[in-house]
Amino acid sequence: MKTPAIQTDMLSRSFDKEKVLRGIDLTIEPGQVVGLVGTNAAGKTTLIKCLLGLLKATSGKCRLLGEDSWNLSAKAKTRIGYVSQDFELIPWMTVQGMCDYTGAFYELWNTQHVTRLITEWNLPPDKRVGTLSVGQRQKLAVILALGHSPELLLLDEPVASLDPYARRQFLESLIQFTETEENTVLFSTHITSDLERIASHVAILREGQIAWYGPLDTLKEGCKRLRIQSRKTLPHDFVVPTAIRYEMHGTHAVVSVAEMDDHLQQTLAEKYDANVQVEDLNLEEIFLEWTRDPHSDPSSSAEVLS
Ligand SMILES: Nc1ncnc2c1ncn2[C@@H]1O[C@H](COP(=O)(O)OP(=O)(O)OP(=O)(O)O)[C@@H](O)[C@H]1O
Repeated sequence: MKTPAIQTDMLSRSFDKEKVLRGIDLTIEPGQVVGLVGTNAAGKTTLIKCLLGLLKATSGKCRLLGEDSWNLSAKAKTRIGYVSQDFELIPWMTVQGMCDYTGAFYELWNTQHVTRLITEWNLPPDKRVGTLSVGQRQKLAVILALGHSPELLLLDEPVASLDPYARRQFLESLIQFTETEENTVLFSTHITSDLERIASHVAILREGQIAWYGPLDTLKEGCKRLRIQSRKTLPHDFVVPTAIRYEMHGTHAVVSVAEMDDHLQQTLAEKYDANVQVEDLNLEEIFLEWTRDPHSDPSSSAEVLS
């Protein structure tokens, strides 16, 4: 059996009284490209930092490439690439100088690949880092994370400042990176179209836990919205298997389910003497369903993911 690229067991992390992560169980196998989604302040950055050993877990365990995150060996660190939200670069160095300087720390620095990315991503090699735009700096941070040919990439909103063209280039680089079947990516994002293009798997972080983890296709196929119109008032203990969210209005209910099966529509229709309509959802709607209050006020249906 292969060693998981990422493995957590009841991982929790609090800041003072705020419990941000509340028992994260997550296993990511080598070769998976995992999109980590959740609302603002859900704990995505906190989780990534715990995985990297930049924050200590309050309790529970986390391992990267088979090693305890808090005691990663130098060898394991050379197999990992990371782009943080608040990456730090040396402002007085040039783009090329920054690449050469970073490369000097690694045995396996791929100068050819780095030079190619600098050219393809239109970065001015002789310009000082401190004078680059935010998007240019983000591109450079990604290049620096890829330069030592890591096996595991952790990216915290890597495309937030990139224009659509640069985002496309970045995603193409990521697709190339994952052509090697052993390479693994965990990236947090709010951009569902990017996720749709490259993710093999999705992890949904809600209320400090992984509410859903699995293949992107399974998520898209299974998640449906049911509109239930009964002839009688629906009972207080009205429960639908795998429901993510309920809106109750007397005889009428709107329920989103994670796993629609062939019999559910008929079972509900018979049990509640109801007409049950099944609606497909696009990926953005699926994330909205997962990240909104499970018993939310129907009037809030226009709220957005991030
Ligand atoms: N060093 C810290 N000290 C105190 N609170 C913190 C610290 N780091 C994070 N938090 C809190 O933990 C919560 C989760 O923050 P985190 O940055 O992990 O969220 P996120 O999901 O990455 O959000 P976003 O999508 O906005 O980037 C927030 O309420 C934040 O204020």
